[in-house]
Amino acid sequence: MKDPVIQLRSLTKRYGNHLAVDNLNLQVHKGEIFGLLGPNGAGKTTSILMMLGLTEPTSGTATVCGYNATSDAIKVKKKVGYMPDSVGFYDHMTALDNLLYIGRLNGLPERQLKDKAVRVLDVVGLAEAGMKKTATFSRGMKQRLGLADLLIKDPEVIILDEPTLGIDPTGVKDFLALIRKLSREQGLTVLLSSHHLHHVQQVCDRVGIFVEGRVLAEGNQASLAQQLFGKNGYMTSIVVENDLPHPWPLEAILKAWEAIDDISYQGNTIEFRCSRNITPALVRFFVENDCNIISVNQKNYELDDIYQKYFETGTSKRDYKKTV
Ligand SMILES: Nc1ncnc2c1ncn2[C@@H]1O[C@H](COP(=O)(O)OP(=O)(O)OP(=O)(O)O)[C@@H](O)[C@H]1O
Repeated sequence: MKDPVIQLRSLTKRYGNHLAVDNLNLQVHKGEIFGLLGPNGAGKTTSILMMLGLTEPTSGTATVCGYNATSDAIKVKKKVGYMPDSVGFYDHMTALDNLLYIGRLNGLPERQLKDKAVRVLDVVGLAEAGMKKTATFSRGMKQRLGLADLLIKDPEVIILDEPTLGIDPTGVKDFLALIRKLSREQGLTVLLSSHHLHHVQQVCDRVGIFVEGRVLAEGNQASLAQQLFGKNGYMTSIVVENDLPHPWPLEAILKAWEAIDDISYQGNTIEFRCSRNITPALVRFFVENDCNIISVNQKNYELDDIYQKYFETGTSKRDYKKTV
């Protein structure tokens, strides 16, 4: 596989006694959309600033497009488009003029500039609004214009800090669809941070769960569930025709199955926590033992469950270490 576009090795940032980013290791490959998902204060912005050479790591390295972000910050800046969590424009100017201004600041040749700006406005869905003053723009439109500011520089990588903050739900959906389209059609590598798991879930190929300066787990949804829920990663719930007696004679047989970690039952419902997906074998067992099944439900852990477990309940990395 080719070298990663973003490579973080033991990246660490300390503010006084506070460890904002703790030994972060991460690779993002060309064309990938990677989401840093974590609550406020997890260290997302600090990590991004280190990738851009805007703050120096205490230790470790961030390499972007083959350049060290600290010692070669200017080269990195040429390759990367960065959108901070709040984007500002000259409100009295039109969207097109704002974009032309950014293009000039970045040294784009004047003769190509106008055509390019018009094209980029079209790409981000602002063709109609190009001649409107940005004072009239919604937050969603401003984010699109922010994206246009990045695209006019033809970046290889775009880094977006909380890009969906404050946008209405339809705006979020459209914005994320645009990111995905850009990534797929232009091979853009995207790193975005968010504390909105639903937003991240919609668009990212891979996600890193970031808590208290550390990535607890990374991967696609299925592999995250496996990493975070470990051996209790699969749950099957079976409802049978008749209530089960207590004790239930078949329980002892099932308990001996090596893939079953836990069995609980009440009334006519039995729940199995398993180390792998054994739903078909369970169904066969019930049929062979003359238990009429009414329904079978296999629960797959989703980012929702992950979020609830690690963010909403305030579980920290220390508790995480105990559970795996
Ligand atoms: N310049 C600074 N000086 C001291 N502490 C800082 C500084 N910048 C960030 N921090 C602290 O480092 C930690 C990580 O902050 P960071 O902004 O990176 O988190 P975040 O995940 O981006 O959260 P948010 O979404 O709230 O910005 C926080 O505890 C924050 O208070």
